[in-house]
Amino acid sequence: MRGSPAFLLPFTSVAPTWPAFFYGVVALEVKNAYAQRPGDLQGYGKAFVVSEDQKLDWSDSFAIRAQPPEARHLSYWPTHPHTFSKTHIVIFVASIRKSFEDYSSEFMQVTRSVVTFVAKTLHIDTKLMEDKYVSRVLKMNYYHPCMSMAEKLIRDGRHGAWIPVKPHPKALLVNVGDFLEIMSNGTYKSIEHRVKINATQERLSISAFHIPVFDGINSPVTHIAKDKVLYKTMMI
Ligand SMILES: O=C(O)CCC(=O)C(=O)O
Ligand SMILES: [Fe+2]
Repeated sequence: MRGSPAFLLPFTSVAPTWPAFFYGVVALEVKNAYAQRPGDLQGYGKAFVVSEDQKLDWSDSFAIRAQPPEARHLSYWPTHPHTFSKTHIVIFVASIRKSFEDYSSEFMQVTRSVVTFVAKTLHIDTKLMEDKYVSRVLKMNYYHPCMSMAEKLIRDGRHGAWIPVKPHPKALLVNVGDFLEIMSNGTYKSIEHRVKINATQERLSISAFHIPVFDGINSPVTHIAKDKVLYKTMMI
């Protein structure tokens, strides 16, 4: 999505607080107080670590469930100023929790625009998607520099090759996930993606996952799939 400053505005609320969390200003013991707990993807740490032999993501990450508000686990939300190193407290002029809240609620507007747009292209009632897609996970990623190239890559489904995506300073990148692929009966394809890191500069990114409410059902919307239903109905 390109162009509108309104889409870029939310980033300003987290930009002053989040980079500092990763830059070594915050002591590891403090970050570990927000470490992921078994069975949860929220918190500080690496998700999907199932074996000591697997390759780990290069990034340092921190994830929280931010929407709907009643789904928040505030024990994962860093507080200010108590938990940060006293010598660097000046950096955290804004409360980190507040920055999260502001970012997340402003981002809901962006999400609504995206969902409305997608619903229109599928000729389905916007409500149908709004009601399903109500949960939001925010994930901050910090990639240390490394002797490599900086790029975002997506996999070309037809040829299996990785294609570099040049970031546009006035654009948000929207990746399609599996749930939308199923719901749209394959009209939207879930995109495999990965990131290459920079040789000399760290990379910071914020992913906003817009996901269906848990304990729900996801299935191809009937009128889209009238010729052939390509996906099974699944519980989330
Ligand atoms: O750093 C990026 O641009 C990608 C992040 C991402 O894909 C993720 O957090 O799942
Ligand atoms: Fe991703």
